[in-house]
Amino acid sequence: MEKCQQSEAACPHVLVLPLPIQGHVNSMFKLAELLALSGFKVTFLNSEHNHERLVKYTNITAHFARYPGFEFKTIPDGLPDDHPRTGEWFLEMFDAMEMKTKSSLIEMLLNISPPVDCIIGDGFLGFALDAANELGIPIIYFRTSSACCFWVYYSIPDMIQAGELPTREMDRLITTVPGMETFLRCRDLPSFCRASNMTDADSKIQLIVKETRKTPQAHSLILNTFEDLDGPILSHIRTKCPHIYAIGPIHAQLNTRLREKYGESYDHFSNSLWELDRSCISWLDKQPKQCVIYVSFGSVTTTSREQLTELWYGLVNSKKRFLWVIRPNSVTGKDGRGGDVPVELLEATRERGYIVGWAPQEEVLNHPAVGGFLTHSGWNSTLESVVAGVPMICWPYFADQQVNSRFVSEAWKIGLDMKDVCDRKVVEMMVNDLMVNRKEEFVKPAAKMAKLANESVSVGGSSYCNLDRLIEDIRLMSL
Ligand SMILES: O=c1ccn([C@@H]2O[C@H](COP(=O)(O)OP(=O)(O)O[C@H]3OC[C@@H](O)[C@H](O)[C@H]3O)[C@@H](O)[C@H]2O)c(=O)[nH]1
Repeated sequence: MEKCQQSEAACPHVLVLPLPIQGHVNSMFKLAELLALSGFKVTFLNSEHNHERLVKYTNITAHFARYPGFEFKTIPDGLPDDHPRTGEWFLEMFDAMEMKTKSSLIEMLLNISPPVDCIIGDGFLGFALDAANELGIPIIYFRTSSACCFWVYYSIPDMIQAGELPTREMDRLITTVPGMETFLRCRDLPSFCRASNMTDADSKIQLIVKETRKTPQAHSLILNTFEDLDGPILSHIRTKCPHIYAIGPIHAQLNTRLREKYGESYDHFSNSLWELDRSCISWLDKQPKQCVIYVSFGSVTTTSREQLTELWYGLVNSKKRFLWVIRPNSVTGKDGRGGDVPVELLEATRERGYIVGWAPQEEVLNHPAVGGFLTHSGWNSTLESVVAGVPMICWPYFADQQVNSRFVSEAWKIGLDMKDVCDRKVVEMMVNDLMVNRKEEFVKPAAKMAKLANESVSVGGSSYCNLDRLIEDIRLMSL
């Protein structure tokens, strides 16, 4: 990666603006560090709420101090400090940010020194595009969730026009999303498209379609994927957004570039908004190879007590070892916890399970003891599992996750889709299918896709070259 040799002042200045939720902040931080590694001056706009947590739970200040010109600034996310920020809260935040954050962003851009040459904005934050256009600053969109879901969101007006929305028969095939006609069913559409949600879905769908259809107005689009995984979908997206940088899997790309710069011994920035519990790594160290199923549903998903109990019985009855992340405040019900857990579950968990509030997930997925991943199919988790070669059982919660889980099982064939089911018998069966009975069926394609993923971010790989192209194009914007 060619480093900016000019004086700091002459190096391009990029402002990075994520939607302030974990899944989006994760990949935005990795991109910001990649730009800093190439000598760019980077200003990272954190929400006040997130910055406070990152300072509390991570080495954010020390880690980014190594990059001259890397600066953090904070903006309000528009929500009251005591807002729970769990479940489908981020839609509320959209409106709040639209109202409150745009003005602070414009003010910041007018007064910042040196001036910003390029903005990298979350593809859901249309107000950043408006601000950039008002000030004549080029803006590149970064959609941090999946390319396949971006294309489904983009096709929603066509589905409505064709009378395919609202959805009724959940297993009917959708015909108006090019490239998915043979396998995308109504139930695989983002949760907002479900008839059961149609009352308040209109506003959600309108908001998502409005933001998505704005994308061609941006200079270009960054996607966290790679050609070997999403080639066909990327070709469809290029018909609407010709300038795409597919630079993913971004966490693996960053590892490559950090290794190039610092050799094997480089430290990671965990960017966790929750306190990490690393004791699960020492527990994994004591487990046999590929014998543990890792269970985690990301930073937004909530489960009811009934669902928690069904999942727990399924895991216990599978007789497999399990490492389970139960995030604080992620269980709905009067006490926010699972209530009284049956003794047999506690005993079995003591015997072959381990539960934490937040885990170093990338490390867990690359641990030799882990042989499977029961996931909510958030895009970062999906890509982390792809790079680690770990087959998945998908239990999507909302947004892009319904689409992602269909691609995992039908397009990439590296896992099972447990969509819309939460039954201990099904959990038990699927865990045993993934870890034993049908293991070979998934391990081989998962290993092959992991190899392709790692090749794409190695020297000469498609994502490696796309990142170099992105960096060169931003440099040209600063001239
Ligand atoms: O214990 C944990 C659990 C999760 N994580 C990390 O948190 C991140 C979670 O991001 P995901 O994208 O998987 O899921 P989230 O639900 O948090 O993200 C959100 O934004 C991205 C979208 O694709 C998701 O659908 C949306 O929900 C991952 O990078 C994962 O490694 C931990 O570090 N520790």
